[in-house]
Amino acid sequence: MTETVTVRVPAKVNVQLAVGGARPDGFHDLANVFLAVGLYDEVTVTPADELRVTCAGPDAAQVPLDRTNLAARAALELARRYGVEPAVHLHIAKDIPVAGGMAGGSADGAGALLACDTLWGTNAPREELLDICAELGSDVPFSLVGGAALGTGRGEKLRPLEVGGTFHWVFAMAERGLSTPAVFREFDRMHEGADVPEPVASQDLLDALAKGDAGSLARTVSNDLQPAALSLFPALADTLAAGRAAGALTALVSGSGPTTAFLAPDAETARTIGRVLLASGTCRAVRVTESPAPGATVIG
Ligand SMILES: C[C@](O)(CO)[C@H](O)COP(=O)(O)OP(=O)(O)OC[C@H]1O[C@@H](n2ccc(N)nc2=O)[C@H](O)[C@@H]1O
Ligand SMILES: Nc1ncnc2c1ncn2[C@@H]1O[C@H](COP(=O)(O)OP(=O)(O)OP(=O)(O)O)[C@@H](O)[C@H]1O
Repeated sequence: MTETVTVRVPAKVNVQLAVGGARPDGFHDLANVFLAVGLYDEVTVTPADELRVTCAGPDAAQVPLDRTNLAARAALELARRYGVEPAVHLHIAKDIPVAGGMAGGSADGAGALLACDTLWGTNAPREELLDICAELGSDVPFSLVGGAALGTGRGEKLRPLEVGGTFHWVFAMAERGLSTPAVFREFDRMHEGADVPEPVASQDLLDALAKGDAGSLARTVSNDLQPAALSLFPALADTLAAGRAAGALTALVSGSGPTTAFLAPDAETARTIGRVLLASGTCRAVRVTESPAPGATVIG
């Protein structure tokens, strides 16, 4: 029997995040163009006496270790559906910033699900894994599939997208996190009384992705949550300006923030932007990486 399974799962950036008005259930319909990036968490699952979660990494102190952890919730839901005792130790090696708008918790949910499915030999069909992911959170299905995808509904209904090349990114981590529900609430406050149009994916942006053309992608990225994130965290404007001045083709808030994302024309410029951003004192840390990245993958 397999004794330990480790799954690697990527972070994401939203190259388009079009947000509709609030739905009766409190969620918002989206046209959400996800791109997986080469920043990863690893989830390791090992048989144990009872369900236990541990976490290591720079942001580990902010991660809940009880049954609210998305990794624990994923294991519990798979165990419930297949009548398995959820007696496992889930260890998260965390490299994705917490509450950073890069789907870190979602990555751990998708990773734990695939790891438990492999360890227990439940062999759940892909559709069922995606269904459990959607139950855990709007971003979780994308963490499982990776690559690039258009998310509609609340972001959980995915259509895979073609990506014709490698994009070079710099991510700047902020001094503190932002709560995703708080950013959506701020979006609602800022649009109170206004007619919010139906969210629609930009064909120009999908074409830029398909061509792998960074210049065209830079001209077409958009994030409807950015004004709300900036309203709650005004200092992010300084980080965006510092990255633009350092040579980024475009700068934007990643999802609900506060991580900021900078698209570079090549790997060398990306490293330069990273150094300049760090020296600017407008962020806590920087990471230079590429996209697309594969989805949740068993690595051991
Ligand atoms: C901002 C994004 O990261 C962009 O990919 C996602 O839309 C957020 O996805 P997530 O963190 O998985 O969010 P969920 O756990 O599903 O929802 C958390 C909260 O965010 C808000 N939320 C989320 C997704 C959505 N389409 N509309 C919303 O209004 C709701 O207040 C919800 O209670
Ligand atoms: N495995 C996990 N890792 C991190 N946070 C978790 C995890 N499970 C639950 N959480 C809770 O979720 C909150 C949001 O964390 P997360 O890192 O997923 O935010 P995020 O990356 O901004 O999410 P998204 O980009 O999907 O909106 C945390 O503050 C924490 O309380």
